[in-house]
Amino acid sequence: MSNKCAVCKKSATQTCSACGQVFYCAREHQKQDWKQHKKFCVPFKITTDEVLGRCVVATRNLRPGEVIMKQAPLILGPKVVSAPLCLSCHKKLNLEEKARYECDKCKWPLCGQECEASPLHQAECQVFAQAEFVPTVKSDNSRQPVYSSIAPLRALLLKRDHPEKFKILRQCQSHLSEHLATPVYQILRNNLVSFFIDVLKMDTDETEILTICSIFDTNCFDVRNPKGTVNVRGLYPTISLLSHDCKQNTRHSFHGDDFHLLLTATVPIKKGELITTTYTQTLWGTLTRRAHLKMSKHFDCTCDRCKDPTELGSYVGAVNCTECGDGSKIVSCNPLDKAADWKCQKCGFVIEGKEMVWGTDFLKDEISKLDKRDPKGFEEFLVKYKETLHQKNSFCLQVKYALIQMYGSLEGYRLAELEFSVVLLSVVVVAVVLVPVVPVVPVPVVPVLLVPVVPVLVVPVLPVPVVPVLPVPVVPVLVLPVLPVVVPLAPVLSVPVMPLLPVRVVAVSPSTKKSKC
Ligand SMILES: C[S@@+](CC[C@H](N)C(=O)[O-])C[C@H]1O[C@@H](n2cnc3c(N)ncnc32)[C@H](O)[C@@H]1O
Repeated sequence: MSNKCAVCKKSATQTCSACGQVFYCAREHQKQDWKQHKKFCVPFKITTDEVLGRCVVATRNLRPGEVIMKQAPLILGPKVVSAPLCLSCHKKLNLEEKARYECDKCKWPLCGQECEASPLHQAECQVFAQAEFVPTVKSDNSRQPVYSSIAPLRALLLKRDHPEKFKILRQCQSHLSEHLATPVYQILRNNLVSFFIDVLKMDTDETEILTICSIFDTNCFDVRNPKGTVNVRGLYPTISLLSHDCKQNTRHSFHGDDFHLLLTATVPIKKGELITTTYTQTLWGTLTRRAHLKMSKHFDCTCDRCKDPTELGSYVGAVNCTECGDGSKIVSCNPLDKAADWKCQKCGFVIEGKEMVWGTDFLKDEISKLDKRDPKGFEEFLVKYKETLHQKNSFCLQVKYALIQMYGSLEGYRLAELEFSVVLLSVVVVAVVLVPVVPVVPVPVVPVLLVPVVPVLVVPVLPVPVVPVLPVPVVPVLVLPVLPVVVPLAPVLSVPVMPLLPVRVVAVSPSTKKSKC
């Protein structure tokens, strides 16, 4: 940063208030420079950190709710395995219900003629057509590996048609060596490499193809639309440089037909502070989050939340001590070591680390096996574990989110179908108990939201919501029960709708050892 006026180069003390990066000696010179400067005027800068690699830092104080950046994807495309989708608009195709429309030239299923004619589809259509490759897309709407070639093909077409954009993609971190050690990459190596070189006759090689796949896996965002009709991945060059924090200070959302991403501050971010996102699920406990980050992004998270046995007072990963039986919590003695013992904060009752890991896997498995079309199993889970899993425990939260999605929308559980007494009894608030240790996001408070749901859903707020904003099917406001705190609607709705898929949890296996940590 220079302290010379950007226009006359004389000594300057005033800075551009929007980015804090450029100096001016007087307002006149700032005005004069604006046309040029506005192209680069952003409230952040990219820097490099020994541990994080490239990362993004605020260049001035940012207010909660302030849009930090807006960016269109460099590449958008299907996930490695994907349910049938239109290669042009990316909307899901229901091949079971609607007659299949295929592109006349490349034979990939699309929405219809309009999508077939869209410029987005032309380049890859030509490659497939020239190679006379006919895709086999099953009509059963299952997730299929046939889509795994599309996103890497788009990257290779970028190399051919927009080399400057491809250069940006190649600068992204890949973690290729770690990925190559996984079985998935052996499958990709066996299938994609010969497909691109021998079938599609692309000008590329094995390392380039696998590096591209690896860059996608390390940097892509899960891109969804609020209606739930799009579920793809996107590489956003600058936004992909955000580092991870389990108590991130931003949220993001996707907009428009081009799925541009809006990054918004959720808490005050001071000049010089890292701007962060989360690569995992905020409502998972530390054991699950750290394992997920290690497996998918190849680093050991050491953020403030991960280091704190109470997870900043939220106790999301903690379990009740059944020895004391009065709601005291068992927390990890060293959350950065999954082998470390867990200990009751009151009576010292200890559970070995390996048992907590086992318990976590057990509960994850139990939840993953529940029938997502029937709330009963989920309700029974809450009853079954009510002694061990406290209200704010990650697994309870996941199960309650699942129930929120079912009540009011499933056949037999629509609001009108529930008995009035049941509705009254189960009407509950999706509440956010603002955990005192974390700063509170002053989100505009919308009337408290009531949902016909199970017992109170108490969501500990680590001030930010996460990833894709999915619509929580919620019933309009009914009543306003007295709760400890206000419910900021926005964060609640943007909490990941715990997909009932990868959700697994902590179990508690009875170990009766008492010892010191
Ligand atoms: C999406 S990239 C972020 C940009 C990347 N740092 C770069 O230089 O291109 C994700 C990678 O950044 C690194 N990273 C991000 N957040 C981190 C954190 N909190 N601790 C350690 N490494 C982190 C990890 O290597 C991770 O796989």
